[in-house]
Amino acid sequence: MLTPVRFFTRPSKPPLSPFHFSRSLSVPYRRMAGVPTTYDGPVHIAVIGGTGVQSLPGFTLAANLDVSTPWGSPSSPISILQHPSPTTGKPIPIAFLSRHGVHHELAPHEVPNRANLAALRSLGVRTIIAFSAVGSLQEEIRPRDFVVPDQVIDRTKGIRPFTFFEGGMVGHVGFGDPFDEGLAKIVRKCGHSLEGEGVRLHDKGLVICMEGPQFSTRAESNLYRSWGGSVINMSALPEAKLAREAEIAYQMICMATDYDCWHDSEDVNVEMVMGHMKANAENARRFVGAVLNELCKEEHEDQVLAKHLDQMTKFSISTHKDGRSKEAEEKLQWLFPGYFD
Ligand SMILES: CSC[C@H]1O[C@H](OP(=O)(O)O)[C@H](O)[C@@H]1O
Ligand SMILES: Nc1ncnc2[nH]cnc12
Repeated sequence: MLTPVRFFTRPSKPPLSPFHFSRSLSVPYRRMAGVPTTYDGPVHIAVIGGTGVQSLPGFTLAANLDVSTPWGSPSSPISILQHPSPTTGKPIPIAFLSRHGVHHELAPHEVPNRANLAALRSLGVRTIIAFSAVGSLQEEIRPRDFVVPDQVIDRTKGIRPFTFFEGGMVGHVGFGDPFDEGLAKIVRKCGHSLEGEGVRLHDKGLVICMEGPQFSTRAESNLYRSWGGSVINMSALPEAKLAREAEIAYQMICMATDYDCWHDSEDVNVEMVMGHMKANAENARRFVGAVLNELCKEEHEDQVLAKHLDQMTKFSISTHKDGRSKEAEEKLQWLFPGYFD
């Protein structure tokens, strides 16, 4: 078991130095009457909501946390939701984070991915299910279909902070399989159990992660098709890379909302994306409910705790003790308490 995380109230003044952080802060970010702003962790499972998924309705809200990290504040307060275990009935805490902010105010290149991943890990999270609205690059992936991708091609432009390892601490983690295969198996099984009730699921897929915020040109869209791309979004990276560095098992669930601009049908636009997301919200909610039900089972405890990734990052560091920057080490100590003692 992981050590429970304790939360403290944010000091009345902001910290003086950028390295003056308390491990976890929870404060009245947006006070909601009666909703606690602290939670005695740990929380092992998180859901990241993307476009059109700014909250997860139908769950009991246990707390709304404002977590501060060495990489800044996350996209949104982190909601702790209670999910009743289907076997014991005991409530299991789930962390929910809205990638683009509570009102979708953050563009893909503005999402504070490092703060998001660091904040979730500081709560004890070792498993993330991330939602994404995607364009389809293949005829057979129709709008409103779900895809559980297994590969990604990075078409971001290097303008997003993409690693926890910099400034005097070099680390190289493996990323051959960018998503977590163990988690993917569970997600696929749950998706298939809903098929026939309006859900169509594609078991594998290559996500092209582009920079945006503008959509692709037709030439680019056709190029990605020629590479074998299944779907396209602007959010898979660096989210998945940072999750791997943070030793968190990460799987994205994509929902197709359009045929980008390569198809005979109308070119993608925001109204189209939002329309499909809204129309299929109930299926997305049922899908996540089924995945959470499954993850809460005792048989998946090691998977949920990402035991297979435990300590991996510790051994990915190539910088000798004598050559490490104090500041960089301090930040990483926050993320991985005890790793560098
Ligand atoms: C509003 S369309 C483009 C937008 O939709 C996707 O968001 P997310 O992955 O967070 O669901 C895509 O990645 C873009 O950010
Ligand atoms: N066509 C598209 N391109 C990039 N991101 C998207 N998200 C939804 N549709 C998209």
